[in-house]
Amino acid sequence: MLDLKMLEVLELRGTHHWVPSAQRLFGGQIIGQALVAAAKSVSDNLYAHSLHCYFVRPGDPTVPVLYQVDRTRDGRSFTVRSVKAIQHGQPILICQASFQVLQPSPLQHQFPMPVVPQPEDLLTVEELIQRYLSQADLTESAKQGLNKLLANEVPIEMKPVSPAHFYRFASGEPRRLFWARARGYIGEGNMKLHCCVAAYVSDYALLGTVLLPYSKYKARFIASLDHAMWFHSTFRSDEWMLYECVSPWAASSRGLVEGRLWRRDGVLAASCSQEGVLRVKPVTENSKL
Ligand SMILES: CC(C)(COP(=O)(O)OP(=O)(O)OC[C@H]1O[C@@H](n2cnc3c(N)ncnc32)[C@H](O)[C@@H]1OP(=O)(O)O)[C@@H](O)C(=O)NCCC(=O)NCCSC(=O)CCCC(=O)O
Repeated sequence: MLDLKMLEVLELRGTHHWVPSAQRLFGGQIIGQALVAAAKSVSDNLYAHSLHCYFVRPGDPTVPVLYQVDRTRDGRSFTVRSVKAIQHGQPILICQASFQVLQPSPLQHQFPMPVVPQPEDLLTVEELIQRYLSQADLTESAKQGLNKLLANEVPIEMKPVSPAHFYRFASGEPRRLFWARARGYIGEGNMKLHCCVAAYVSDYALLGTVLLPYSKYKARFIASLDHAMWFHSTFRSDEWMLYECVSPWAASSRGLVEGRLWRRDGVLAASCSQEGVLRVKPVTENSKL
């Protein structure tokens, strides 16, 4: 999914594998591929430490995306790349990514990881949906919604910490916790690839956190406007990581979300922030799916 075809040294092409039901490209795919394009233009001793992106147009799933990389600066410690993701001759995403050589320091701190059940003690999204589907009192539209979710072959495996909250069965605080990992085996590989996969994963289920206090409303239009991410530590994106998503603010048809990806040994691996546009309508049926 993140394997881009190199057309020129600074021009790469990405294709799509999983497309959300909204029929616009998944933001995480575009960010992940933009980071791959940037990373291919820096030397192996440099590690991605941050990226800042704006989603300026919806991605069209019927054509590939062209990534154009600009070598903004090659410094002694830090190297910056600007990437434009282009479709139909126009940018759909603009992204700056910064890389650093390893520079250890005695300044080291982080928040503690939230205390939650281990992934082995929780059910996957697919197992949960199967369980809900076996309930006798399910409405036809709820069944359809669940089957649609089941058919949604997202390349991320997830285990929600509080499933009822995750699926918005009732209003709750705008905070979501779930274990996530890329499907399949990636291996030790290089850290650049794990950062690109984490960038992909980080956009999934993040913006929906804004909706958690509002079970009486459902999304009519939801799209991420920007996404920033910081990589703090080495990690394996194909091993379980705890994703903590919190929304500190929403108003003016926009919502802000902050995400933290924790290694299961408690090390903070990455943080991200995203603002999105959310236009809602009241839920009219019994089903909230
Ligand atoms: C953000 C926008 C839409 C902004 O463009 P814009 O021309 O300013 O668009 P817009 O005016 O906001 O229209 C969008 C839509 O909102 C409607 N609208 C606009 N104003 C109102 C209103 N007052 N009341 C009710 N509806 C309103 C418009 O009619 C548009 O609806 P439509 O698309 O026509 O059905 C654009 O820049 C864009 O599409 N950027 C790309 C965003 C993107 O694709 N992000 C990545 C994918 S989203 C993602 O990956 C997160 C997943 C979320 C999740 O499911 O968890």
